[in-house]
Amino acid sequence: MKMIQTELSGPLNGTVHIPGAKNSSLAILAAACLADDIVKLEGIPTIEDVRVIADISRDIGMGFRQEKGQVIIDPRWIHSATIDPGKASNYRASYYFAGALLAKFGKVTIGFPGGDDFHARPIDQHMKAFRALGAEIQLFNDYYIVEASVLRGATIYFDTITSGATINAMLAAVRAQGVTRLHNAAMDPEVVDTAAFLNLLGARIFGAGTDSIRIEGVPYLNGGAYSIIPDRLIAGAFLMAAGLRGGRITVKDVIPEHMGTCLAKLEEVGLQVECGENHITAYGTGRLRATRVRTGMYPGFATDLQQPMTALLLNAGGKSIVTDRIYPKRFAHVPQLRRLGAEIELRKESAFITGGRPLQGGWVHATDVRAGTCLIMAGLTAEGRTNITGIEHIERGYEDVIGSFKSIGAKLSMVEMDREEAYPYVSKSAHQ
Ligand SMILES: CC(=O)N[C@H]1[C@@H](OP(=O)(O)OP(=O)(O)OC[C@H]2O[C@@H](n3ccc(=O)[nH]c3=O)[C@H](O)[C@@H]2O)O[C@H](CO)[C@@H](O)[C@@H]1O
Ligand SMILES: C=C(OP(=O)(O)O)C(=O)O
Repeated sequence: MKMIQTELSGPLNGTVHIPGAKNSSLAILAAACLADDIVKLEGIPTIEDVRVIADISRDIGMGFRQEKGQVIIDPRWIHSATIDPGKASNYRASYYFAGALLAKFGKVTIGFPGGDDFHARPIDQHMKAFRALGAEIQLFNDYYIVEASVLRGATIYFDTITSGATINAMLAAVRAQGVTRLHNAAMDPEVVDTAAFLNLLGARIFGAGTDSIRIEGVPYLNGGAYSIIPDRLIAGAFLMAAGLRGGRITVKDVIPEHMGTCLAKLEEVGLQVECGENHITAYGTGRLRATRVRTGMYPGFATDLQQPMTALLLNAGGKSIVTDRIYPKRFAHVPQLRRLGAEIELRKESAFITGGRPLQGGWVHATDVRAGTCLIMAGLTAEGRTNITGIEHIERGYEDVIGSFKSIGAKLSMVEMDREEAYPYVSKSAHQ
């Protein structure tokens, strides 16, 4: 059984290259189905979710090849619009195959999405968009069928701001007859990235990045070459790591404009931040101020950054509050942090942190990708050794988590442990 072992580390210093964004890559790889010719993608990270997509691609007859840092997709020979339920539920963004294959073939059979478990992650807004475009949906135990003899443009008002449903509606509408208008749309960089990719292929999407998107349907899409935007969430977590012990970290190959709210919060807690064209440096003295964080959809403070931010705030003397209204139950990392001696209380959708308490190494379990980042960061500030299980969640989002943290001086390694030897600790940590 694999786990990550961390040890108390000094200030973290150095430069980290940031790979392409997971959440853009997963959308754009599915969007590539829509093309009628070969697509070449640069910047796709080598992560577990992408391996699942490669597997799904093989099943449906979509060429998927990695060559010289590019992923080359050949959608010309797709022969099936049925996605195995087990594979669909291996990751969250499998729902994008529903929108893309529906648009291309008029029918898709697909399992329900998996991904990080925050208790409730509904897909009703995806369904609402498909229905508005003329599709019928049948729900079964572990899969659903979306079908339309013809997709027609429609005006859709989302009931809540959702990046997933905004992207999925774009995918379904891009080849529909007539014009689709999406209101209350998500404005995330990953939405803009997906629209830019589709437009490069010949789609006509206007307004991505605002809350109203207009899509004029086109009959076919060309192939093309595209480069994925950098992962603002990985970049944010590494910048936070600079504050753990008063270090200095540069993230390179990033788009600073995507990170405004995160950078403002880092300055608020006492880090210095300097931005260049495509890099950002954060450094600190080791003294941090407590603060209040509320997550929001872009350009708000990302829910995916609240867990690493919590690890940072454990080092800020005084009381901090982290509130997540996007996913009010996204706090599975909190009981784990308590196992290391952190003083945190959970009330409704908020974590109340009393910072500055010394942490002690122990056994903890990562329940999702960002909880994993948070536990690594906490482990690096804990006396002694911390063993982190649940590595499969971390590997869904990080291509080389050990190498990246090591390159900034963190003491950590991936170790194999006998399941029997680890079991008493693992079962305890996973259920507290
Ligand atoms: C693969 C991917 O890109 N994952 C990201 C995506 O997830 P995901 O696409 O699942 O998240 P959404 O942006 O759709 O969710 C935003 C909010 O809308 C709600 N909602 C969403 C869809 C729906 O049909 N009905 C509904 O009520 C959700 O419960 C949540 O409260 O955005 C999340 C919020 O930024 C991030 O944490 C995830 O990393
Ligand atoms: C929640 C996340 O991923 P997913 O939506 O793929 O589960 C994440 O990346 O933090």
